[in-house]
Amino acid sequence: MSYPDDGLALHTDKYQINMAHVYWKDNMHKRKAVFEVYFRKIPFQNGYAVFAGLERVVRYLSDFRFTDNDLAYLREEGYSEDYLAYLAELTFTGTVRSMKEGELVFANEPILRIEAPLAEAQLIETALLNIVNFQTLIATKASRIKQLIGNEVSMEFGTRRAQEMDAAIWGTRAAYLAGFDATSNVRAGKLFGIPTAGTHAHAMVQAYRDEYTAFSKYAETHRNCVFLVDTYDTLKSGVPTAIRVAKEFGDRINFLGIRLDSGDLAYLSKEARKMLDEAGFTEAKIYASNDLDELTIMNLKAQGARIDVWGIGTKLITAYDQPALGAVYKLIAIEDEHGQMTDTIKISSNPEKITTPGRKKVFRIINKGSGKSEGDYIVLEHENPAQEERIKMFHPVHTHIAKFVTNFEARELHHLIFRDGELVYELPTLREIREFHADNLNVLWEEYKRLLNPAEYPVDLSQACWDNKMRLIEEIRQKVNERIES
Ligand SMILES: Nc1ncnc2c1ncn2[C@@H]1O[C@H](COP(=O)(O)OP(=O)(O)OP(=O)(O)O)[C@@H](O)[C@H]1O
Ligand SMILES: O=P(O)(O)OC[C@H]1O[C@H](OP(=O)(O)OP(=O)(O)O)[C@H](O)[C@@H]1O
Ligand SMILES: O=C(O)c1cccnc1
Repeated sequence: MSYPDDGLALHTDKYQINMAHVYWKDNMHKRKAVFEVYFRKIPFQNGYAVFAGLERVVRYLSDFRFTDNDLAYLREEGYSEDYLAYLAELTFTGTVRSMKEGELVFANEPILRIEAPLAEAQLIETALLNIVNFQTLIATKASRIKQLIGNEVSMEFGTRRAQEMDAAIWGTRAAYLAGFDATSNVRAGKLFGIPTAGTHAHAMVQAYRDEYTAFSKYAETHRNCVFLVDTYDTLKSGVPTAIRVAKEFGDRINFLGIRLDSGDLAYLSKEARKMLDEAGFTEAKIYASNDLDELTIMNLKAQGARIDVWGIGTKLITAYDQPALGAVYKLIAIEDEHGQMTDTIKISSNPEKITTPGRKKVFRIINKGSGKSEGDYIVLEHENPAQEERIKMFHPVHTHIAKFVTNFEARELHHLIFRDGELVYELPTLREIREFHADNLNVLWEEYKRLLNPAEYPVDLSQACWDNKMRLIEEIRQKVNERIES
């Protein structure tokens, strides 16, 4: 590599740098632009998604600048000296509102809102989406799996199969904030304070050639012991040997249990449970791993598997059944040549892809009687449903589906993160985020949390927001028609 990788500003698509170049040349670059991040479909056919990524977004925006090496590289790519001189001075000077990490988020609602000089807002799009798309995807997958696991222990084991190192690290953080209990990744433990845990691999048994020696040597070195019992024959050799070593070492070790990693995990766990209980190790836990995901876990539970600790790797960290979340970054308002903000819209032949113009806020409407959410309510910036007695919530496509809500608490989901480039938000600890996520799940009715065919959670527009959208669609239609006629 000819240039050191000493900054993240170039972690963007080339077209962003080219568009910023156009804006700068045309003296448009400082016009205030408002972009929103949202996705159109909840992943895994889940009933909700879990927002993650804000901490890294904050770090990225705080450090945003083009290094000398970045500029030297861009010079080599043919960008002009005067444009490079402009880029050299750039830092992020915008205002950001965002949901908190761990927040439950639904399709088509703004997760983050960026108001910044047009060129800056454009340059940061790619990195923001890269961060939010991946971390939100993994947090959602983890929360979904955790719904099934309940109070049993879940461990994130995916590093070896993750899409490279960054994904392993930020993915395990996402899994932890969404309810996982521990990770096998030691660096994630150091960086984020996630509890680390682990057993041992088949290699250790193979290295000593027999299970008895391997387990004994492990027990001589480590007080906390979980023995992997499936290297040769789980029930004939692995489990009896684990019991023998546990008995021999007695109080000198803390025999936590055994791990199953192949074969019929339902049958083997039931048999192993009997053997451990008969030997007096009723407190010993049965760990299981091997390509687990929510489907296999649900099946294993239905078969009465006696598994206490679930080790989940590949299918979680790679979001195996849906490897991408389609969050987008859309321009919703821009300053015109007279300094006035004008709402913008993108019209598509696919109605779901028509953007909702204008600066918006999102409220969770919580019924004070039940403590449960009635849905989310998207309003224009100037509106405040918290001051209203009664609101009308209607489906944004099938508008006849409507309800009036009274006796509610309107909880605003956006928080101010940066004001004019200054970080004004105190990042919560990871544990606080995890608790916040668990509390959020409590306000959701069970119908939205079930794994299979969850009910569709209402995400509605206020009347003013809806009217504004319709007005803009009409305006654009008229303009297009006038152009066709002329
Ligand atoms: N009782 C069960 N019901 C449903 N799925 C199970 C059950 N037991 C295991 N599985 C899952 O079936 C898949 C394949 O298991 P299998 O027994 O083929 O392991 P394996 O891949 O042969 O083991 P190895 O790791 O030695 O290759 C895994 O995803 C595992 O989690
Ligand atoms: O199955 P996962 O959900 O990804 O969980 C992590 C897997 O990693 C280890 O396997 P290893 O890399 O040794 O491969 P193998 O057990 O499949 O042979 C471990 O024994 C688990 O099976
Ligand atoms: O500690 C374990 O058992 C472990 C860690 C990573 C992957 N598979 C298993």
